[in-house]
Amino acid sequence: MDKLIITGGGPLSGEIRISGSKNSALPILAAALLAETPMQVGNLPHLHDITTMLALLRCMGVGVTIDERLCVEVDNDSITDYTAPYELVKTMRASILVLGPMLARYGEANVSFPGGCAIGSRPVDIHLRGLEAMGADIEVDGGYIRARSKGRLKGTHFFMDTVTVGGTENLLMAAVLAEGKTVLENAAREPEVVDLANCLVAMGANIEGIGTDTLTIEGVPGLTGCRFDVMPDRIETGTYLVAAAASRGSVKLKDTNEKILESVLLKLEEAGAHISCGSDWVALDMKGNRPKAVNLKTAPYPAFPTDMQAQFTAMNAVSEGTGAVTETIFENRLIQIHELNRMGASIKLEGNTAIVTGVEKLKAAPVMATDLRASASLVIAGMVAEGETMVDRIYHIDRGYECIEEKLQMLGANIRRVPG
Ligand SMILES: CC(=O)N[C@H]1[C@@H](OP(=O)(O)OP(=O)(O)OC[C@H]2O[C@@H](n3ccc(=O)[nH]c3=O)[C@H](O)[C@@H]2O)O[C@H](CO)[C@@H](O)[C@@H]1O
Ligand SMILES: C=C(OP(=O)(O)O)C(=O)O
Repeated sequence: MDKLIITGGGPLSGEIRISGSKNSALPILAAALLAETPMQVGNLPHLHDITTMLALLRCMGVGVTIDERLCVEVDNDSITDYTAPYELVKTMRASILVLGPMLARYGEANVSFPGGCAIGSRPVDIHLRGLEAMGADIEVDGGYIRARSKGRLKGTHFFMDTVTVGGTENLLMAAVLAEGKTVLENAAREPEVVDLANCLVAMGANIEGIGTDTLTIEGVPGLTGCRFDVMPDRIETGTYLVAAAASRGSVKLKDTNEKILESVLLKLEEAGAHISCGSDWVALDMKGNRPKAVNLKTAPYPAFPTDMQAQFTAMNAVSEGTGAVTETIFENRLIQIHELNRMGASIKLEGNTAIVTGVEKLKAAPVMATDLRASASLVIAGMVAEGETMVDRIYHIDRGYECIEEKLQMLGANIRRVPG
């Protein structure tokens, strides 16, 4: 298993490019299953999760061609199998996103039940209830969700009792081909849901209320492929900004957009960062100062994203003062604090809140990555710790950060990958 070796050092500084969004690319690749003609998806990040989604499409018989600029052409003319097998789904929960499109287009889908993972139980009950409300027959058999529809799905009025990103995406992709009108209430408003909706509209879908919590979809009989470039990765952007803040540095991130990061930028300003932005860049400068610890609480967009919580916890660990970090989305997503404490952090857990009292310096230690964003927090901690930190099980980080060690090296970090 590969490991990252990080020697803590000075402030990060320099310029890097932000990649396309993982969490936007995954549903958009699934949406390609809805198109009657080939679809081209551009600005894809080079990540394990994208490779997994392409492998999933291929294993169903979908034609996938990748050009040298990582634009993928998806042609589902030759689809032979409506099954998303356990071997692929177990490595990436977002595989569940093929359920809605397959059922809507082909009237049949067999998707392995994704199950729980390190950050929580992550049920898919809302996805399934929404599809049932559209007339699908669903049974769980042998660990698989087996969904069938006689003819087209039917439009419905469906209230999601929890705000769910994946649930909204799955039901939206099913509704665009359903017969009649679907109203999805209490829908997720995350920028990645908006990106998917805009892509579906470009394919010929009829969706109103994009970016609000009520999506109204008038189903159409067919969709065509189009060329669509996925949005920049707001979590990758936020992660590098937090890494720079924790290290008292100054960075400029290109090919990204501050408009999708409002709650994160506000917290960074509260921590003492100077933020400046242009049409396609965001910069942060700590002017050499130590960050101040911030309080935060995760919640659905536009509030503070759960996917940025672990990185801020690492920053608070070396900040001035005490910050309370409350996780409200996933029940086990403060898992990284035990590893941070092994590096000399002072973090106490009170229910779903981590009380983080900043220390002047962390101390290097061998640590274990447990999930994607927890891994990012350990890398940030390693960069501001005294000595050499080894982060093990970094396959988690390769799910979501393109060329992380190269990008951090460009910002002056002392980080290298050792194959294991
Ligand atoms: C690939 C992708 O885009 N992943 C993101 C997506 O995950 P994902 O789409 O899996 O997360 P959800 O928004 O669905 O989960 C939000 C909450 O709803 C609950 N829930 C969800 C579905 C359901 O049927 N029943 C139910 O109870 C979950 O357990 C969780 O407590 O949104 C999360 C919340 O912003 C992010 O952390 C993930 O990075
Ligand atoms: C939790 C995440 O991803 P996934 O939903 O794919 O596990 C994430 O991107 O932080």
